[in-house]
Amino acid sequence: MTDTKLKQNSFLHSLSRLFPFLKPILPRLVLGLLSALAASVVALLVPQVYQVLINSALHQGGETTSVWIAAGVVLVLGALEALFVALRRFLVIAPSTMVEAKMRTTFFNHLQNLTVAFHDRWGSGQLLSRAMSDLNLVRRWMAFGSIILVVDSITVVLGTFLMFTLSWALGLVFVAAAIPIIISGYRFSRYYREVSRKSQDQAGDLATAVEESVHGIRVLKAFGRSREALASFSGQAEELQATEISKAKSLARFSMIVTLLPELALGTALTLGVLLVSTGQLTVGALVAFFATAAVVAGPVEFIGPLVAMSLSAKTAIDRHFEVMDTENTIVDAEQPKTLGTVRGSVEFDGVAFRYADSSSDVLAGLNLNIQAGETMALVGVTGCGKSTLLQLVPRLYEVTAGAIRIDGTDIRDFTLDELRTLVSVAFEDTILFSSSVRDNVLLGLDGDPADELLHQALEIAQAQFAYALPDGVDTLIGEEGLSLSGGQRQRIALARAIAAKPAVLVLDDPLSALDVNTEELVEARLRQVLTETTTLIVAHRPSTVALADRVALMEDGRVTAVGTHAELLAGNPHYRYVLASLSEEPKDLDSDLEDLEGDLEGAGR
Ligand SMILES: Nc1ncnc2c1ncn2[C@@H]1O[C@H](COP(=O)(O)OP(=O)(O)OP(=O)(O)O)[C@@H](O)[C@H]1O
Repeated sequence: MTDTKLKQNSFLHSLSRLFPFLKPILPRLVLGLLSALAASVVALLVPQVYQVLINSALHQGGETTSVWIAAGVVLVLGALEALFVALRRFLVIAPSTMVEAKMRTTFFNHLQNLTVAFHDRWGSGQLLSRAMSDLNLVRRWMAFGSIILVVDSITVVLGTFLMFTLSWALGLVFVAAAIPIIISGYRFSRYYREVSRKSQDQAGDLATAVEESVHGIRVLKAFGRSREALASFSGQAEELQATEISKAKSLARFSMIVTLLPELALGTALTLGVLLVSTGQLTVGALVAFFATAAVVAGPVEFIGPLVAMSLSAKTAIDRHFEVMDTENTIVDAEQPKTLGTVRGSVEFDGVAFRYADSSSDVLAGLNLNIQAGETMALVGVTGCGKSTLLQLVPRLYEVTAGAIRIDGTDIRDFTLDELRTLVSVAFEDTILFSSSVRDNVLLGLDGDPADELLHQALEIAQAQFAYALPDGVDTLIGEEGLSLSGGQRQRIALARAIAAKPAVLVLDDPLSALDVNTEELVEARLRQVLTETTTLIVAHRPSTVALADRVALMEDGRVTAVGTHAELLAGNPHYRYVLASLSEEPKDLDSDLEDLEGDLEGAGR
């Protein structure tokens, strides 16, 4: 994501994107701006007092009372300036934090809605840096940078005007100095916005690297690869450092110009001013007022570099934020959604094809499969044939690229996503637990009495009663910031989560792979009772999981090539025998297996 050749929007265009968020706080922002402006005008008034004071009192026989009056006025103006600055802060700080929070929540919500395909493409650090540091930057710019930039610009224009009214000749000296400042300011802003984009993207990549290495700390340690990880991280960190240095250098160059040229202008104006006073073309009071005004203007001019830099970084942050916000969610609710009256739970895959966005070939093509309501179908196939991909299409985590999936005859795209995801529940191969309690991990936010009952039932079916023995029982924090659980314990919590949702269709991706044989048997026994009411599609990597199923679907190269009972496939399908042999934990004698099965069936009179 460090592509700095991304389309650059104009500053105003980027700013206009903030408008919907700013609208509610606009009155306070405008008042804040007016307060800042008032503080600045007050500061500019002080030199005018000097002029009156010097011209009326600072000469032989001048009035002493006017000195007291002037001192009093300067004091009042100083107090007023401080008051306006405090008022500006009071008016803008709280509302800008509100905007930041609102933008962050909207961003999070949008991330939740975006497709899994989007999350496959984006590094977590890029999203993290957008949600945290970019929005922080936007807030600081809103509350401070934008207001001071406007006020400083007005102060410079107003101050220059006042300097002209005091002496147009001296004023011209400063205008001459402004021309090279404007030219180098233009060059600076062009360069800086490129480099600030680069640095913010690199910071995002670095955050991804930190996130990945923390996530994979066990692997790095176990393989003794911490040094290599550090070397790779240092490389990325150095790249960011180099970008930051070039940012700082360009700002330093521009700041030097905006500091040096006004100083040169000041020196020239001083010489010229003294000359004008000596020839009687300028009063001493006007000369002092001119320089006092120039001193007031010099502050904002010198501050223009950092302010422009801050504004450009904020612009980049806004652009980065809206790159994500503008990404459309392609998996959405049907315009006229359908609902099922009575849910039975049959599932039909009809000519289903699927291709990942960055892939050049289909993972699934022309896949047909019918699962009857209440049936348990195991999905078996060699690794990489598309089993997990197929499962993810059912709750529409990815969208079929051709064909259709139907539940009770209704295309899953015709349901609202909420309804579909109530009908279908999933347990993935990679168990994801949230940094939350066991209860929250299983119920995912569901609350109340029936929820408690559901929790206990689900934990019992998934043989996850170990949760009650945890330090705080089912309220023990687990996941990233909580207690570490074993792989098998994590899997059982994830299985309990899928069961607690009480779905019509249960989609399980090898949910028992980390369990020992005894626990697996117990879970299977309970699952077999529960699954009679639920349609289940279960990826089986172990023959013992196949045993759970009523029928088995054999997948080859992205399609289902055979469907039947375990015995039928074992008897008639060489590829099934091959796959099953490769799934076995130990070398298996499939022929004797088959004989046993046939014996069982005959014994059962079938
Ligand atoms: N997010 C993704 N983006 C691009 N390609 C992917 C993605 N996920 C999986 N694939 C590819 O799709 C193919 C099928 O993968 P899938 O995980 O569905 O296979 P599988 O049958 O479940 O394998 P396994 O039994 O090893 O879990 C593989 O070639 C894989 O590389």
